[in-house]
Amino acid sequence: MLARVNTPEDLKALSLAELEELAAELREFIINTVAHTGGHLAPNLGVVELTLALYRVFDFPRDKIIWDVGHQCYVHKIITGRKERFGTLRQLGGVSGFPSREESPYDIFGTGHASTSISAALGLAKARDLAGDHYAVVAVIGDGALTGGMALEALNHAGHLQTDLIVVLNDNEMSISKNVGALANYLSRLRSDPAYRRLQEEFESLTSRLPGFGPRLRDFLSRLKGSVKYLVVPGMFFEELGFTYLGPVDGHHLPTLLRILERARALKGPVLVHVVTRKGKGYKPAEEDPDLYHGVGPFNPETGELYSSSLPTYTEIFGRTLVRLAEEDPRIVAITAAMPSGTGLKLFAQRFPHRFFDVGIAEQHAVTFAAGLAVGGYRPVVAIYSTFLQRAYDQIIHDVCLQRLPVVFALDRAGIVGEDGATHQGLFDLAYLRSIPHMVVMAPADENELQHMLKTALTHEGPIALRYPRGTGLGVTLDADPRPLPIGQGVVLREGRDVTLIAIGNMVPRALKAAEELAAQGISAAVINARFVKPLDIELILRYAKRTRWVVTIEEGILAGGFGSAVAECLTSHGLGEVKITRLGIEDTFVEHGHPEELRKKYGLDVQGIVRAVLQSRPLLRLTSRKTL
Ligand SMILES: Cc1ncc(C[n+]2csc(CCOP(=O)(O)OP(=O)(O)O)c2C)c(N)n1
Ligand SMILES: CC(=O)[C@@H](O)[C@H](O)COP(=O)(O)O
Ligand SMILES: [Mg+2]
Repeated sequence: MLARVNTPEDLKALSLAELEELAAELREFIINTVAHTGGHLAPNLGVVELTLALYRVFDFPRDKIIWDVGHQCYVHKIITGRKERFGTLRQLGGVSGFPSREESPYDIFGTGHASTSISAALGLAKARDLAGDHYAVVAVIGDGALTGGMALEALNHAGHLQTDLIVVLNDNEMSISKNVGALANYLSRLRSDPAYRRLQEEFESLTSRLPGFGPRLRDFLSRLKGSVKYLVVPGMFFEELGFTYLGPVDGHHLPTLLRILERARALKGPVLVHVVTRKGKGYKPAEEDPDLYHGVGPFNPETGELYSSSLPTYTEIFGRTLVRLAEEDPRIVAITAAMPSGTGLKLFAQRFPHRFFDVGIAEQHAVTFAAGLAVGGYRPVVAIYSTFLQRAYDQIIHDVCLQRLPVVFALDRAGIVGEDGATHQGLFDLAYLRSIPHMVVMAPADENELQHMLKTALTHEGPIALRYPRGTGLGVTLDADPRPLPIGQGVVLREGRDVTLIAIGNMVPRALKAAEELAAQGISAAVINARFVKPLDIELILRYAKRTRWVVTIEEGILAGGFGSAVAECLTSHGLGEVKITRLGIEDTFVEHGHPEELRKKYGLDVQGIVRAVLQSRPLLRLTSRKTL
């Protein structure tokens, strides 16, 4: 069946039985592809029928669909002309794992960060109204993404505007881990409260026995104010916000889905369709452990066995060290915004359930919540991916740094993260954090330094951030005890006469290797592990700048305002503006998806790239003098 489907038009010609057959084939296709490429397996398996039903009822791309987070858009991509290229998913130059406007007119709005879909859909709906046009706008949002502040702000505004908008709530009781919060509890009651379900079923059955009149009665009652409505209308929360609530319905039963979506399409004003799905549907390992199979690397499709490295990840070292330090200090508390597994806090949650907080996909709240905990005498550690902390910029400035509160920011997935692509690269943190007064910013060169930096952070009386990369460390030996490092001090790893390579974080080992290769080419390079982006080790930098008269800074981050900029500022403000500086990092661009090492190569941040850049930027005078020597 899949062979017959290349565009949404092909789908419209299929019978219900054929659609069901197609759903099964799509699952197999996705499992086999993701087993090679890695990707978001469980979320996509959960929305196969929902996507087919949406495409059957609506006329995309004339109608518009926005996928929240966008990690569940694989079926959407496969049936909108990207089936043949789907094997390149998440690879450099291949199909993106998220909706992308550059890729297809069906991807009307790019996503990757959660909870944006309703705002964007509402904007689009309003643009339609202003232009006097008449297409449908649909936002598909998960129960996890619904915990994000933006989603709630948008519901509030949509209820006020009362324009035609369809929000499909894909409720699978899961964020990446189990979904949390009062709203999740409310959805759970809607789904499963037997008394409530019975009442709803009786009401549905009663009204459906009134031919022609039933649907009208249902709609009439749903518009009633007051207590009668509370008795018969489900989803009061959404109704009170100004939405017509439809559901909950089984998101794997195509006839029901088609019926409810047709009904939603016919209604005026904002409509919320509550669809209940199972994450990982149709693939046993993913159904049994949707958290593990939310996003995976390559795996064996027969068994579900994930191929993983034997080296511990930075995340694991962070998680283990935090537990260890928290054993000694009862003031330490940990906060995640819906990512206990990804940030390595699962261990902490098991060991200290009362000192652990999963706040939902609510990074802004997480930061200000941490500020409150700090004021109350605790030592909060907010563990958030670099890219997602961008959300909480004002909270970092206004609630934490301005008040000089001792909040520790553990920024995982800093630098190039790889296959998730532009929305997820952690390339801005050094630039956005270092400009904030009172903030200390550091990055470990390896996993051993990570444990010392965490200890440093928890000993510091003020805001402090450590950023570390995705994936495994170098496999270095860990010191027995984490110890505080002197704040603002770098370390010299190698002496040299011609040039000083000043590297930060995961670029340090690469700088060392580059120095070895440069030595073979007759260039004597000193190497400094800066450790701190803020405060900089000014004395050390000036000493080496005066000595070699040429410094090369190396960072896995955006150049504008980043670590190299900090060093350049340092040189000019200390009268060394004439010292040559070469800054290596990411130029003014968004880095696409691909394997991290391929991307490093492309952007000149692998060892060869560093060597090349040093050779190319070698000062002319030096070149001449070497030649004459
Ligand atoms: C701002 C932000 N924070 C965190 C994430 C990481 N993240 C991606 S998907 C996800 C869970 C989404 O749950 P839900 O919306 O219910 O979708 P499901 O995976 O269950 O289909 C999280 C936390 C993100 N993408 N954006
Ligand atoms: C969609 C999303 O934002 C997350 O699922 C993210 O892809 C997780 O990334 P990691 O695999 O690095 O935990
Ligand atoms: Mg969910």
